[in-house]
Amino acid sequence: MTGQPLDPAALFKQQAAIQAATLVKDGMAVGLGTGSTATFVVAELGRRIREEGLRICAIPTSDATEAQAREEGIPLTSFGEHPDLDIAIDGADEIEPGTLNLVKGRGGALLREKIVAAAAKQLVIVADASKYVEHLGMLCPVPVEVVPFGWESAATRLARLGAHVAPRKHRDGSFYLTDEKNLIMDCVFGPIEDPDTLSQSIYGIVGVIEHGLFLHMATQTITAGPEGIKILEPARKQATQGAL
Ligand SMILES: O=C[C@H](O)[C@H](O)[C@H](O)COP(=O)(O)O
Repeated sequence: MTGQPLDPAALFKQQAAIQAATLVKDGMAVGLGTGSTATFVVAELGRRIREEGLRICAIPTSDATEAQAREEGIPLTSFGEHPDLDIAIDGADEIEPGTLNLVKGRGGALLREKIVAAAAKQLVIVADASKYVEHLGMLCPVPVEVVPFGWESAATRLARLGAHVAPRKHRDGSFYLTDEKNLIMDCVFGPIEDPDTLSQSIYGIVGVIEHGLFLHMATQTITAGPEGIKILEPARKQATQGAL
């Protein structure tokens, strides 16, 4: 990616993304995430393909990422060819450092992202260091993808779980539609003490397709901030790699 100099937050995202891209090796089937941080991963993989001859194939998690991957010359594949992926690299809206549980989906791509994450042997999360939270739900709503039919009923049931629920809309007031043509309910629960129970309760609502709690899925997080790059794994192993 070229052009304007990056602001500090974007620079941290890029640093985390470039670090994560080093995990991608020849012959891998790679899940490509969505969002401003994942964009840097896609750009770096494109660069490695062009400049280093890296040979990979990839499945993107959104129409936007697919368009970028095509521009970068990243060969795309399908779950028919690759039901299992070697690695997926994606961003996150919140990261709980002790568990690597996540909130994702601020960009609306949570359904495809979770399908790709579930198919991947490794799920590597890239972010700037501002995404750490003590408890999920502290910074962001939990997005819940619901089918359009009867969405008001699903929204009422989400509210009964304790959330303030707002259907996601565009500035002009029209409903935001996901790539799968569903609606998003942004659910503010406040700090979530027991995400596993909440996850099951949300799945129990008819009409819900998926939610943005990504629990026990990340195998590694790579974040960058003023103190350098930090790599966390679920077993609380951690390493700090020099100052930036
Ligand atoms: O639907 C969007 C995704 O879950 C993104 O990966 C997430 O919102 C993080 O995006 P960003 O890297 O732009 O903060």
